[in-house]
Amino acid sequence: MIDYHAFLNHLSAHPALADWRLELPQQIAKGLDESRYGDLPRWKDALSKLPELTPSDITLDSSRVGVSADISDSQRQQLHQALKGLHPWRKGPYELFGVHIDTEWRSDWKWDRLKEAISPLEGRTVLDVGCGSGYHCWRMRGAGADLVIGIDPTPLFVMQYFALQKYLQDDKVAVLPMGIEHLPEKLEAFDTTFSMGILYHRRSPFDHLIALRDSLRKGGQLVLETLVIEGGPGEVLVPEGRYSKMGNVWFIPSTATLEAWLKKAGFKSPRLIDVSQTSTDEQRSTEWMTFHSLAQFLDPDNPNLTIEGYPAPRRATFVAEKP
Ligand SMILES: Nc1ncnc2c1ncn2[C@@H]1O[C@H](C[S@+](CC[C@H]([NH3+])C(=O)[O-])CC(=O)[O-])[C@@H](O)[C@H]1O
Repeated sequence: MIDYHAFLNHLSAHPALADWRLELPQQIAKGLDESRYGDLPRWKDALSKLPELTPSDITLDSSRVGVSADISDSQRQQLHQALKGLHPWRKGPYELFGVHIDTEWRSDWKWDRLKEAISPLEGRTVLDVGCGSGYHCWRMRGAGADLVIGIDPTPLFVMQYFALQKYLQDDKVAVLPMGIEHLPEKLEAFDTTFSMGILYHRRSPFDHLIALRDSLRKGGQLVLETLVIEGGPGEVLVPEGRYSKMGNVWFIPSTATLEAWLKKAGFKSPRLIDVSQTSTDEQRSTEWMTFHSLAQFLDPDNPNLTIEGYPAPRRATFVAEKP
């Protein structure tokens, strides 16, 4: 397990985050409570089997998020096996001492689509809501962010972050085991807040947008990525049952609807920076995520439809500022 001590000290230096520091240790303990998550002992066991290795090179850019050093084949084998104990690996890819973690998602492609269009991250304090194992958090740090806080309530992804952090060793990147509903209200602390792949999972999209706005300082930037449909103002899909096999999908707006929602939630000048249909090259089963993936969630006769007959996943990214 990772000791958040050094990270917590960075919070003390940040006026808008200093108070949060006091309640965080308790929130972290609750988010990783073995009585709530029965698989935690197994994942902790996997973490404990990670070999002690010292990286000679750490990289956080488009070439890779990862580390290298001269290690023996048996050390590499031990590393490979311990990391496999944290299956399924969804967001990445990562490269640790020659072990290539080929995750379900090419999260680097999502980053490529937005990196030039957002306000430069140099020196910024950043929040990544629903960050998974933290792939984008490390890219944000690699792009110069001063402090990156990711939050995600799924303990396996936090365990994956622990495994990565053991070698990437950057106490200015923290993934915290909690959902956005546990973030202190009105922190008004972040220069940039990312919400990517979250809005459609929220039952109340306006509460989500307002919580994101309240996390930002005045003038701070929101980067919002979510599923959209083709269509005009006011159009929104609320799937009756599952959408692309996912059970917890609520609102899928058109980009025009989403722009109006952003304005109504108090953001100024929302700009659409990208729309892409997700391909089965970007989201697929791999050796590191052996369950079904997008190819099995689409209509076998028409890749433009989900298996339930809805328009296939298409994602839009907006940036907008808090006035
Ligand atoms: N209440 C919540 N609060 C915060 N996070 C949550 C909550 N509930 C679930 N999550 C987390 O939100 C993430 C959604 S994935 C996006 C990952 C990354 N952002 C990406 O853009 O690749 C969806 C996708 O695949 O696009 C998961 O890691 C959940 O555990």
